[in-house]
Amino acid sequence: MSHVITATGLTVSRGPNRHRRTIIGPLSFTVSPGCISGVVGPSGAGKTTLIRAITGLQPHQGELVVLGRRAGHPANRGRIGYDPQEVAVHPGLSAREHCRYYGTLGHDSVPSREVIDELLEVLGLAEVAEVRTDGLSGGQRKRVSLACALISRAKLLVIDEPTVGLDPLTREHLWNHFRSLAAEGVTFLLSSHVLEEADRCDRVLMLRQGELIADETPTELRHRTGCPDLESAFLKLVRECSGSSGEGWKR
Ligand SMILES: Nc1ncnc2c1ncn2[C@@H]1O[C@H](COP(=O)(O)OP(=O)(O)OP(=O)(O)O)[C@@H](O)[C@H]1O
Repeated sequence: MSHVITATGLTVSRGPNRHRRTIIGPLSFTVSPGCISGVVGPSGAGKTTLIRAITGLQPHQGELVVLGRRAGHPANRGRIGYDPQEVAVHPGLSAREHCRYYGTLGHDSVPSREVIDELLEVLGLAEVAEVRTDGLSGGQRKRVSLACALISRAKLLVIDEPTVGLDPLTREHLWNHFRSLAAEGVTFLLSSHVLEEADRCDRVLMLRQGELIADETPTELRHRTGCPDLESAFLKLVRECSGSSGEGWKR
């Protein structure tokens, strides 16, 4: 089966003309259907820039093909579910109303009550399903934002920092949900600076200062670096690449 994402010489430059600088790239990689890929790296490495390019929100140079079309193609709009780092919810709507709205975009039918209930349960939002989001906590609002992407029935889900602020039980439920969607062929691209999270992914794309310094499974990465866990593996790679202390990695 063809790749869901193919990047060839992908580069993003930002800033006003005189101060324009390369933020990421050139990057070349592919993502297969049903794969859960983790984009990891220190703060400022370019994770958000990369996933915004894939969703079509970030202009780029080089080739970037997503779901068979160039990134940003209008036909991809209903085919990518995106949950940005910033919480994106409507203050006057409840979690259930968000699910009904976002679950219907690009489709002929509203998701069934059972499907919405199951997702709200997974996200620990069942008790507050009918409460307007302006009456929810910050963490609850972030989960409503995540629900909007997960209910979309999109072929590709791009999620920036999916489990920030989640308690361990909700995180476990969420990962089980990711796994069952992936088994149905949904492809995930998750950005994270939490390395335990990366260890759950099928594959890790590690960025440092806009460059890809690892593109392999967590097991391969541990094996290649000879490190027992991903945190020490990543720190070792960062040090090797920069000859520095690896500072800048945030947890
Ligand atoms: N609008 C902008 N103009 C110029 N440079 C920018 C702009 N937005 C971000 N950058 C720079 O691009 C680089 C990558 O930023 P990005 O947000 O992609 O990193 P990140 O890995 O997602 O970081 P974090 O983990 O802190 O969210 C940073 O050096 C940042 O300063």
